[in-house]
Amino acid sequence: MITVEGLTKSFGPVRAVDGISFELAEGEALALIGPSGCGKSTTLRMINRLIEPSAGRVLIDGVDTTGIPPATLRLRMGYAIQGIGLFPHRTVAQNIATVPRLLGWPRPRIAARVAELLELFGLPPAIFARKYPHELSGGQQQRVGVARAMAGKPAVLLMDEPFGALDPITRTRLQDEFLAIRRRMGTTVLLVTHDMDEAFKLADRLAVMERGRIVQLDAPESLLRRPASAFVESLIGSEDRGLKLLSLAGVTALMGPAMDWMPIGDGTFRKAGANVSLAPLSASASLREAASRLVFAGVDELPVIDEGGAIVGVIDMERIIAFGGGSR
Ligand SMILES: Nc1ncnc2c1ncn2[C@@H]1O[C@H](COP(=O)(O)OP(=O)(O)OP(=O)(O)O)[C@@H](O)[C@H]1O
Repeated sequence: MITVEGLTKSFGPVRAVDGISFELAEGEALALIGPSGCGKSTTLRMINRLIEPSAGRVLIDGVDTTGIPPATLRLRMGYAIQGIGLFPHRTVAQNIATVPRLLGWPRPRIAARVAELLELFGLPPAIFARKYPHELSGGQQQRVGVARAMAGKPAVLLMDEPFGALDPITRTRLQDEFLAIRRRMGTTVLLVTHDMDEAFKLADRLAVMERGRIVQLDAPESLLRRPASAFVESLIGSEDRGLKLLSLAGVTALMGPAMDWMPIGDGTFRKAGANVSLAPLSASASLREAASRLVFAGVDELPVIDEGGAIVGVIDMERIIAFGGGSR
């Protein structure tokens, strides 16, 4: 567990971070989100002591990090930043092995860890382990940067806009991969991002910052349903708030029993009495995808199927609209 207590940083007359406190539970992902200059990066850098705080403290599992030498501390905290400087004259494998080597892991354990991470990030070791950073695409370099930050099994992974400078498709793919890896490894993450959608997707809770302070710290759904101020509301984006809410929940949480849908045999399904057959929704779809499909198909109900193709329920507009109920 990471505990941040009253963390403050002044640069001359500017109070960049003003008494921030929060707790990060083991395995949790928290996003710091807010406009440019609100103090996100400074907060992150005080946690691994790239910047010394003016006041306040950080504890790892109850131990004050002030007593730990910064270099030792940084070995326990992975750090991934946008456009991360990979070591240009070291191979991908050597880059990823940096922290495990400094931690003195035995060679076979390092090799196994490097291979594991390369596989997880979709970079087959046989092809990528010996490549140099300049031989990689931007997206591959970002993957290696995040893999390197995770290599030493850090107590917390600090990420500052790690998927920032990527095209939207690569960015989405990397976010999906990262989410799956994080869930599998149980990594504790503190993420800085400008991008509300990224924060909603990757984090369990969001800390909204305004002028050096946290103005709301909540789970995505609470933030969307009950923004604490007009500032938070504007940051969320009031016009597509309902759609963001729908993207947080899966269809299986809301679907009803499939009474009268029949498979046609070509992968589509037909409702009794209807004359059109429709492609089903996957059980992994979000309510947002469900709403989009319903609108696009011009129908008010669609069947939901599991991975094996069997019907597990139906989703309809009425249920989707009810999910938004209670929000204003
Ligand atoms: N080394 C420094 N010297 C003086 N002022 C600084 C320094 N670093 C940051 N600041 C100021 O502190 C404030 C917070 O900066 P910080 O980089 O933490 O913001 P941020 O929320 O991460 O912004 P961005 O999203 O643009 O990266 C800003 O007003 C910035 O100008």
